[in-house]
Amino acid sequence: MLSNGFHGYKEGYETLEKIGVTQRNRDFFNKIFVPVFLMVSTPNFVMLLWYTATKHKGSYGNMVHSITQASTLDSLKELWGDVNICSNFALSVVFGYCIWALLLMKFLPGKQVRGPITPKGNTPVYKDNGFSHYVVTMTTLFLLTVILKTYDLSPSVVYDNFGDILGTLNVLSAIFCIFLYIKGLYSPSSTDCGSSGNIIFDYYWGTELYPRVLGFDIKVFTNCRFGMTIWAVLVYIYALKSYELHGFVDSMVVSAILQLAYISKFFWWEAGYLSTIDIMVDRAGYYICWGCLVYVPSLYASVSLYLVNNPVYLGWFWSTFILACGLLAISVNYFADWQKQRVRSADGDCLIWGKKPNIIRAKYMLEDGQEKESILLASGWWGLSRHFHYIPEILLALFWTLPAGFENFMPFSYVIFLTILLTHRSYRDDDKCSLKYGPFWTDYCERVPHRIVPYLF
Ligand SMILES: NC(=O)C1=CN([C@@H]2O[C@H](COP(=O)(O)OP(=O)(O)OC[C@H]3O[C@@H](n4cnc5c(N)ncnc54)[C@H](OP(=O)(O)O)[C@@H]3O)[C@@H](O)[C@H]2O)C=CC1
Ligand SMILES: CC(C)CCC[C@@H](C)[C@H]1CC[C@H]2C3=CC=C4C[C@@H](O)CC[C@]4(C)[C@H]3CC[C@]12C
Repeated sequence: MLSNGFHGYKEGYETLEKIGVTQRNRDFFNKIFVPVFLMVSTPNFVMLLWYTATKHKGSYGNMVHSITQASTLDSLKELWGDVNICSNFALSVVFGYCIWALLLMKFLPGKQVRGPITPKGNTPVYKDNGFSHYVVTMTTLFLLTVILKTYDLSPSVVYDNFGDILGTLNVLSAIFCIFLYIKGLYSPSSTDCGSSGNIIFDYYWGTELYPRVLGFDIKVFTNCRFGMTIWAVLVYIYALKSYELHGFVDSMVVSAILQLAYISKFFWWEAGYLSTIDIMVDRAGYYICWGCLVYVPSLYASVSLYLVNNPVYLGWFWSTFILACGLLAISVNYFADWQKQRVRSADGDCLIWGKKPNIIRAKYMLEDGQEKESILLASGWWGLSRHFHYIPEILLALFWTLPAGFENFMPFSYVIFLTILLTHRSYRDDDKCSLKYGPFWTDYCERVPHRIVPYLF
């Protein structure tokens, strides 16, 4: 039919051909080039971060100078060669923590929460015990520090062996993603699964939306109970190491307080996280699972890692000022997430910033044709721009980075990554919502025309 329509018109035929070529190029770029690039670069990048912070005092310049003296192979050897992958200590730490987190996940009480309905019409159910998991873990870590001290030992041994632990995590997580890939193809936990027909993309993106193993939800484990908790544990351990090396260093304390406050807020709101694109859209593959198992512990905690060998003294004024700005940013981010949840749980019958909310009752359809309705909030923080909450998220990351000062670029790696990630995410989320809500999303975009920065972008 198409070719009939276009055969007589050379121009039209060429256009179709061009569209086909463009599509193939785009598919190659998105489904092969980007995944391969990320899967080759990110494991090396996390090792480089650790190597730069611990062996080159956090200077990318020194690190680059050192590794460019040798051939690429020798540089890779220098990067990976010093670490003892799967050492007994690293294996005990990694598996020991996994067993701990799984036991807490199973036995800590929590009420059942229902996740958002999936495109295939499934409604995953979770146990909401993330906050208690976090409190129990951090309290136990603190008690362990006190007990170990009586034997002249310290949890900061994790910092001393972090190269081995990171190398081990890198390898084990990549193997775990192979397991997830195969499981999704041959033994999926729900109908939200399938293959794209491209093995590279399937490994990178995943083959299942909500995999469960022995009753454990994999994404809740990797994203929340592993990635986010290990981030907090590392911030604590790096602060402890800094204290052992230099005594009280205010920049380390300010940065650690802000990161721990943010992570505590995350666990307080964990049930809300289950309605974000990480859980609703992203499958359990390299991107999310390897990302949360390796990338988060490495990059997200990197400011504290940097500060261990680069103590900065801020003084009371800057410490208080940065702390206050950071806490304000956390509150704005939290209340933006809260407003969205509140208006939905109250079915629009609530006050937002003291007024009746401006809402859109948006209809959408599941894959089986069932019609559903949801609420889009167009006032409060969600009336300023469509992703206003990303601004305090980025500012907060900047506030916990500023204590590291401007001597080196390395501590700014996370905030730069986050700005790119969130800008890209705002496009992904708009595409997802536009596809889901069609004209209702267009209506929202007309009411709230700016994507992230009001009046600018
Ligand atoms: N540090 C980090 O690496 C990152 C942190 N974050 C943080 O995580 C939190 C969650 O962010 P994110 O995952 O991006 O998700 P959002 O909180 O932006 O949620 C996106 C979803 O919310 C719904 N939604 C969108 N607009 C509206 C609206 N106006 N009213 C009601 N519902 C709406 C849509 O889902 P539906 O289908 O339900 O309508 C949309 O897919 C934020 O605090 C963010 O800052 C996010 C990414 C990375
Ligand atoms: C190529 C990959 C290595 C990139 C991996 C990226 C992922 C690790 C991150 C992508 C989205 C991130 C997150 C989203 C939302 C979150 C809620 C927030 O309150 C806390 C952080 C986080 C869980 C965050 C964690 C890392 C990502 C999953």
